[in-house]
Amino acid sequence: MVERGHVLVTGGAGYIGSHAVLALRDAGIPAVVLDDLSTGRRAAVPADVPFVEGDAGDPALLAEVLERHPIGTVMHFAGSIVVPESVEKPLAYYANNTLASHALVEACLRAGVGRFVFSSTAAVYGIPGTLPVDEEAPTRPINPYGRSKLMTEWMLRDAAAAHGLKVVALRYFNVAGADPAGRAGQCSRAATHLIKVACEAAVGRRPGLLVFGDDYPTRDGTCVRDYVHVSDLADAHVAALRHLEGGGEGGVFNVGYGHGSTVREVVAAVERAAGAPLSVRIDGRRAGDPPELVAGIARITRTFGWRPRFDDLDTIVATALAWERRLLETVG
Ligand SMILES: NC(=O)c1ccc[n+]([C@@H]2O[C@H](COP(=O)([O-])OP(=O)(O)OC[C@H]3O[C@@H](n4cnc5c(N)ncnc54)[C@H](O)[C@@H]3O)[C@@H](O)[C@H]2O)c1
Ligand SMILES: O=c1ccn([C@@H]2O[C@H](COP(=O)(O)OP(=O)(O)O[C@H]3O[C@H](CO)[C@H](O)[C@H](O)[C@H]3O)[C@@H](O)[C@H]2O)c(=O)[nH]1
Repeated sequence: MVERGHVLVTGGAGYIGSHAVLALRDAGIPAVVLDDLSTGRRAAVPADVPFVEGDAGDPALLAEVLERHPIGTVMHFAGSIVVPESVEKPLAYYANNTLASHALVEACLRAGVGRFVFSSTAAVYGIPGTLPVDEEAPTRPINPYGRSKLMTEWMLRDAAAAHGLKVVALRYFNVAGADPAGRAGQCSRAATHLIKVACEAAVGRRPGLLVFGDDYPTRDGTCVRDYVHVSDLADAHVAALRHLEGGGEGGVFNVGYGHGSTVREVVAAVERAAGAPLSVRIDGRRAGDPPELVAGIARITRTFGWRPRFDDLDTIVATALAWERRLLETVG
């Protein structure tokens, strides 16, 4: 029997997927990337990692890839991720996040792929009633993006129960930062994520920054988020893989640090890292923003023994800013 030790990384040319590919590579685990380059970049995938350009929801292509490579695990990052866009084009989000995942799960079952690690999101919780929010909290997503991801979680849970697929769904909180060695980072063209936007402002790529609301019931009036370094998140995927390979049970796991920072604290950290003030304007609240979102992380630390290496806002921001400067030099 062929040893199925390879990992198929869908969306491996994107921001988080490319960091996961590096984490796998650093751990000596062979990976294959499948990405349609809709938002990803070919250059984000190391030259020695096999790359297939195509749709992660294409049954014929999936059958071919799973036949050609001894894949034992799929890490499924491919998807559409912009919340306001999901409100405008819900069907596109259900197609790319839910239907494509259905095709991928079917292909896995057909090919005998035993393990599946899914990129889920804190957006499945909607506006949580208690903080920190743990995995048992009610899931009440408030936008099509969150619902498209939650539907996939449910589909995977049912496939696990019926067909024995071993599934870990990781619910990421606010992902930020870049590979500390400068090998990867976030390249999104029209970025909306706070730390990315603030770093773009710090290098002069945009004139300044809007703060969406300063009248929330938080310590300084701005929203609190649990920012998690992308390399710690990538490590969580390797930890999930090891857990499943070792015969561990699947399930749903939050990935964050268990504490949060306000928008003002993020701005101050970027100003510290840049050594110059940012041009900041207070704007109105952005629709759908929960005042505070902080992960309960007892389950992931206990079950996987996952220990973050970069749990520090200044470190997250410093790596994000270094990447932004690098982008400015190389891409212009
Ligand atoms: N960035 C965040 O803060 C965040 C938070 C929670 C969850 N997530 C989830 O993490 C995953 C990765 O997000 P990201 O921030 O790296 O986004 P990204 O846009 O950088 O990466 C997504 C990648 O998937 C590819 N892709 C999209 N649809 C595809 C398809 N049908 N077939 C093949 N490739 C396809 C894109 O080209 C891109 O390379 C997503 O599933 C997202 O929902 C992200
Ligand atoms: O220019 C900006 C951008 C953001 N913010 C504020 O900064 C905080 C963080 O906003 P992000 O857009 O960076 O992230 P979100 O918390 O909105 O959402 C992200 O994290 C969620 C889970 O926590 C989901 O996973 C979602 O997909 C992902 O985009 C929010 O209070 C937002 O209002 C600003 O003030 N100005």
